[in-house]
Amino acid sequence: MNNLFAKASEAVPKISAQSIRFSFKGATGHIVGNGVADPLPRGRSDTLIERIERACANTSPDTLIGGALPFDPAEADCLWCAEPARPAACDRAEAIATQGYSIAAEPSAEDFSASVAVALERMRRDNGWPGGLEKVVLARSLLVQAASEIPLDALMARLGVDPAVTAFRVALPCPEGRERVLCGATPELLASKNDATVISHPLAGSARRATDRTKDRAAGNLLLRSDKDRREHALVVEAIMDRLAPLCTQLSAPEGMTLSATQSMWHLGTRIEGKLSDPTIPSVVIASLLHPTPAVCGTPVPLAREVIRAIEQVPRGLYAGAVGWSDAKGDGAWYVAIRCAEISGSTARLFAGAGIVPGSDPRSETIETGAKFGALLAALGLPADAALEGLVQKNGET
Ligand SMILES: C=C(O[C@@H]1C=C(C(=O)O)C=C[C@H]1O)C(=O)O
Repeated sequence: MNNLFAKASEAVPKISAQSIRFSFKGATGHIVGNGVADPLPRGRSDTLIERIERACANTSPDTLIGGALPFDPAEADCLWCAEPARPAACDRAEAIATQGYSIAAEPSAEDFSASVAVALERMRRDNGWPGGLEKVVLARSLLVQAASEIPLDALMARLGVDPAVTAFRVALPCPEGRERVLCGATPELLASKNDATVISHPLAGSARRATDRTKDRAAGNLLLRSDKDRREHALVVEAIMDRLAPLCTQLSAPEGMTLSATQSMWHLGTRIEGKLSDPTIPSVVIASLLHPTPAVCGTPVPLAREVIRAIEQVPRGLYAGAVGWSDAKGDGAWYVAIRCAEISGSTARLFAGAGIVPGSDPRSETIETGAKFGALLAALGLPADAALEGLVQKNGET
């Protein structure tokens, strides 16, 4: 992946923050797309190839396509044609002053727990029926109101401190003239493409990390042995293998799942690698064919999407969609849009979800989502455990 990022950021001009259309900073490099143009005409995933071809017809060979695909492929995406730019040197993860903020849980932790119970009951009724609900990923949201404008450069720098994540920001259309971005720190690679090589690294199955080293290791080991989490994970790997197989001449995944860690969460992960039969297929198209995986939606996907629509109160929009970039050869990287927030001025809407399968416990899933907010809350300068209040003791014990 290193050469991918090097290719796209060679000898390019420096830019001002205002013109950043997208930025992705992770262990393998930093890609920035700069532009003043409008987004690609917005549309559903079934018009993606046509819109990209039309937009790229008169652009330079350096042009990047980048941005965000929504959770629901029937909704409009937000993609930009942009010129690659050298990242600004100012990358200090300086403190964010957050006095006088408010955080509203939408829904409340209790209501989220209750909706997990509803999903479990639905799975119990479906049990054994072909096509019945096997897994659904339910999300909750926090509405943060800060006292002053949220500084995006500082937030990006703070999110990027964790080497296990890709910090990202994507500019969103702002009809009322107010800057709007999707900003986060995703640990999950949906699909990268470099020539004929395609890689996906799904994560599913999670545990909150502990500050005490022994307890932390124990939490990781427990996750690795958890039957419920292994089932939750296997459904995701199976779906990605099924969707990549028709595109590939070779495709492989290791037998067992491995433990991945961000600074706040343990996850089960599997690295899938394949050789594409058509190496010209753009990475954004591969991403849209894989999305949504059961890591953010469920199994079977159409039924899980219906259940999500019926249960969740706050529309996901771009959360749990995909974010990334693609160059003129179609090479690029797309990530699952999680651990993120939609930010405008002094307001941020954060989202976090958890996979529910038979055997899930509503309270544990609520704690899991609470812990998943931690990285973004801390980067905003807020208490990382703000969404765990009343669910865990002050010392972090459940
Ligand atoms: C849905 C989210 O995360 C996804 C769900 C996971 C799980 O259920 O264990 C783990 C990683 C992600 O694929 C999220 O962070 O909001």
